[in-house]
Amino acid sequence: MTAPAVARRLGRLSALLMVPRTARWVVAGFIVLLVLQALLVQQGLQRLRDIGTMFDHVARTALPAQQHAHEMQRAAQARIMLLLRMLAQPDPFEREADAQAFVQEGLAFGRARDALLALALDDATQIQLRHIQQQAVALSQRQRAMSEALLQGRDDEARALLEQQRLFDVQRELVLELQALAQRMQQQAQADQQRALEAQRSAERIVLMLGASLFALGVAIGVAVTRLVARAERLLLLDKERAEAAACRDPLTGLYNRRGFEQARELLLRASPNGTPHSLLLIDLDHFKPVNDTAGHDAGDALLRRLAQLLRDQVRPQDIVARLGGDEFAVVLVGLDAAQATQVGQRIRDAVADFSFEWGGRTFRLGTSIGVATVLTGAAEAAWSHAMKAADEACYEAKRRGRGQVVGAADVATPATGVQASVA
Ligand SMILES: Nc1nc2c(ncn2[C@@H]2O[C@H](COP(=O)(O)OP(=O)(O)OP(=O)(O)O)[C@@H](O)[C@H]2O)c(=O)[nH]1
Repeated sequence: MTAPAVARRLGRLSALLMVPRTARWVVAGFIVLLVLQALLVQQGLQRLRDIGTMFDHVARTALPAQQHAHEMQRAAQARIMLLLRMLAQPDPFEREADAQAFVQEGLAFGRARDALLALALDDATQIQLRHIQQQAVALSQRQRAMSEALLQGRDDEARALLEQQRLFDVQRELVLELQALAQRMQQQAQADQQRALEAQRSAERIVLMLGASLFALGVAIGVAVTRLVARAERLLLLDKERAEAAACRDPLTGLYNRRGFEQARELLLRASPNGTPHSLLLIDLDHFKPVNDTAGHDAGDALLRRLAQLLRDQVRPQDIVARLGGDEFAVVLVGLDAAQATQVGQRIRDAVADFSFEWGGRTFRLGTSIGVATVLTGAAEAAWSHAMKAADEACYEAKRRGRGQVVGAADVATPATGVQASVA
């Protein structure tokens, strides 16, 4: 399967697994990384093999060919020198020794030639070598005749052979040709070496480039993954915070619900210095039900929203306002004692009484019954639930007294420890 086909399949797989788009890019990046790595290994191995072959050729063919050509040249020169020496010295023993050396050099020439022929040479070299071989055979026959004459003391005949057969000229031509061969072999060896070195440099460049690309891609993928994870974490955190915030809010009015109210007042009590008074107002609407019954539930909802806003407007930003359920609200007046809280309660009651709600061409007016209790921070935890209970009972008492009242906990029962009474 080709690399793009693999990428397509993985892309489809990640889509099936609901992997986000960025993650799909990361997966694709990893695939490219793997493909590049495979390419790097394949290219590296291929280049190494090529370089090995080239150096092998230099070692097995080019350099030995050069050596053999030199050896042939040397042996050919040595043979003519030996003949000249034989001619120059009359001592038969010395001549005998030189004759033997002459034969040995002939053998050395033949060995070097055979070794050269055994190598894998190109066509031009083989043609050149064959030509040299023909020249060498012709020359060798004449040289052997001259050597025979000298060994038998027929020096004049030997001299005549030397001159008539142009042994020196033929010899020079052969040596020149052998020099050309040796030079050619040397150039080939150098060219082969050069090619091998260039291949090595090119392999280094490719490996470096691919390595750098791999590194850059790896870094890019690393950064993408890190960002992806960080983003996912941020979103999760945000979701969690939103869910927690939503769990603490009343969806209709946006005020705290009972849970949010409990959390907020807990925080408040923990943050306040001991002995600070905080007051609780429990507010229940009077005659809310008829709004629902006559104008409908939507009207009731709208009215609850408007009254929630009215409550917020009546208190300070630091005060805690909540809808505990139905038409029941609670307010914690931060730092206010019972007397001050009672005043705020009365202000709220009056504001609600003054408020008129228009719906479907009809006007509604409502009242409120409010119970007040006060808690001192540092009191036992149970003091808070006592205060809640006391405010609830006070609110009930307000209803009982005919509604539209603000009633303090002291008017209802003896307050528990830490709960201060308030007077309406
Ligand atoms: N529109 C609307 N009505 C609600 C919601 N929650 C509760 N209610 C209604 O609020 C009314 C509360 O009942 P009550 O407190 O007995 O009604 P009330 O007329 O105020 O009675 P009193 O408090 O005795 O004056 C009920 O009719 C509930 O159906 C709400 O979210 N939306």
